[in-house]
Amino acid sequence: MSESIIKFDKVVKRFGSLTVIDELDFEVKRGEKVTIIGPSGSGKSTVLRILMTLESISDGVVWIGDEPLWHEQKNGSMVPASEAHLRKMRGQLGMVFQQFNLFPHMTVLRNITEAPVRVGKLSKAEAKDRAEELLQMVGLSDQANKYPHQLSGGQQQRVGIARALAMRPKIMLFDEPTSALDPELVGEVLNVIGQLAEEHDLTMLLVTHEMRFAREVSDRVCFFDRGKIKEEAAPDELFTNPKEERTREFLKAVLEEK
Ligand SMILES: Nc1ncnc2c1ncn2[C@@H]1O[C@H](COP(=O)(O)OP(=O)(O)OP(=O)(O)O)[C@@H](O)[C@H]1O
Repeated sequence: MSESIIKFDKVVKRFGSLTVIDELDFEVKRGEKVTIIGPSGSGKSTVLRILMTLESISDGVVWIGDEPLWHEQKNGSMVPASEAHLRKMRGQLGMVFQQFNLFPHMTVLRNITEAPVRVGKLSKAEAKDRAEELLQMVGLSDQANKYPHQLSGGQQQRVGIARALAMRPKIMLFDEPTSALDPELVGEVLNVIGQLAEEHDLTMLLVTHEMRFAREVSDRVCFFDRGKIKEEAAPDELFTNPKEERTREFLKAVLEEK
């Protein structure tokens, strides 16, 4: 078994008196593609936001490889991470959001080159070469000089994927990347993510409501309920033979919705 690249060790996240993540133990192996499914409010997005350092934790430890994410090890004990540590750790992850979040006043090309030039210290020429390669990969080579509002939602989301990949992350996080799209645009985005999963040894963690896609793309599916993993299994097993009553109810409800 290969080593884990993400590890949640008894992680708790509270918002006031509401416990959103409840002593969660969760591991992802290097190169693994893992999908998180579950009811609204079960904490799925929070897991991704904690990993992207957008949300802090209340208790427990999150590990990225052999380093703690929200802590630093000093003289043998764990202390809260400094901003510099968080920044360094965040560089290993890329995230694609539900609402694209592109910079509206920048062209597609500039959206993709901005972070590699400013944060990654690439030259403008190197960043442009990398952006052009990525635009080709997501099928948008001819849109480089457009602005986000001139693109369809599906195209914007493909730019979002290229932008996240431009920093060469080890781990890609996808937070319901198709849920803001019109149904006819969902396929083009899922195709790009599927291709990425197939052709690269990136570690991928996805939150999605697209059950068929989850089944196709993942090595493992985790069903979340109230801040914990209620059940996890290979997709064929989880979708055809769920063990837990709660998983069965959820799958029945979402599959009937379609
Ligand atoms: N910043 C916040 N302040 C207070 N409560 C929050 C905050 N962010 C999330 N929550 C609450 O935490 C719970 C889990 O939210 P989260 O977005 O992780 O759920 P989810 O499983 O991704 O749901 P969905 O499928 O609807 O996106 C919800 O009850 C939500 O209202």
